[in-house]
Amino acid sequence: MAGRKKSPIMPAVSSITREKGMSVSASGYLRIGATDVDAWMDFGTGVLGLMDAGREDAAGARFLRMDDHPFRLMIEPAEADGLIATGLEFPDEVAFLRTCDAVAEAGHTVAPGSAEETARRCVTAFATTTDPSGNTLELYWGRTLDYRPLISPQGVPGFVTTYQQTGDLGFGHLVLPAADFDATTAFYTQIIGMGITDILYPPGMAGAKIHFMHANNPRQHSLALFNSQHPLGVVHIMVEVETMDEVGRAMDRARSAGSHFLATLGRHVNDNMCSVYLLAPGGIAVEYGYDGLLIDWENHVTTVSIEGDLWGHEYSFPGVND
Ligand SMILES: Cc1ccc(O)c(O)c1CC[C@@H]1C(=O)CC[C@]2(C)C(=O)CC[C@@H]12
Ligand SMILES: [Fe+2]
Repeated sequence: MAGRKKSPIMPAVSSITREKGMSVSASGYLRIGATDVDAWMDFGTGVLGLMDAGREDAAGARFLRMDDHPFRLMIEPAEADGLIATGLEFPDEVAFLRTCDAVAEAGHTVAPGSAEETARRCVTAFATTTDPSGNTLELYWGRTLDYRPLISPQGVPGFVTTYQQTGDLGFGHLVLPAADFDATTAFYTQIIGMGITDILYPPGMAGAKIHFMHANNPRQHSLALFNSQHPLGVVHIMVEVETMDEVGRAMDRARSAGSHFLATLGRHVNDNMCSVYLLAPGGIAVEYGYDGLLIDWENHVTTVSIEGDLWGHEYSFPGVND
């Protein structure tokens, strides 16, 4: 690359690109603010079937497990409902430190986490930053795992968070609002080390655009950007189960609990996910899916779609068309 003329479309960020072993491994955890933590926990355990880690910290936060990570969702008491932060996992200390340097070099504030906050997340180190659209990120490495067996209160046999026994696929995926779309895309691709898997122009939504991005794991997308703002700080989050029956059972539990179905059952064109969308207490949309595509990035070619679904996923927004 030395001496090459600066490309007008590639931002000049030198330190890190998608160098192997240096990029983000997965979307590891989410911090969710809740005006009613108990209601969120009831939804998380009773409808989604996640395991209550049985820990409540000094700030009143509760923790939901999906696998051997100490938590995948941290539910914290808050004045307003919405996403507080996304935890992005790095493979090791070198990748973590180099990424922190690159983020700082690009002019973003990087605040190292205190010892207390680090312990709270069960990580070795983390640093907080924001992307160009204002989404809060926590970059971390070195998680302390929880070896107690995962026992879903709803008998969900497991959540899809690993591949080949050991590889981390992260908690699932999330779609972040990105009003400053181009700068935010550059931030994740050039600094954090994600790759664009595919691009969607959703039908019937003039000007709308979504970038689906992958981390260094085979999940089709770990994080996507939607070129719009969102009052909850997140467009939706997704958790994945191992069989279609587990999606069906969650739908039954959602109906019994009176949860709002934001979209009917459907299958996406890009990640092949067969899923339904529910609204959690406080309004965050949760996609509950099965059959997500895993990809070998070696030979991947970015595609562009003007359809989001093979079938289904009929949306009904509460108070709008419902
Ligand atoms: C299109 C698509 C593919 C794979 C996914 O995992 C997935 O969630 C989606 C839908 C993304 C997107 C959304 O999250 C909010 C509402 C959106 C913008 C629509 O109204 C169409 C596409 C939807
Ligand atoms: Fe999704």
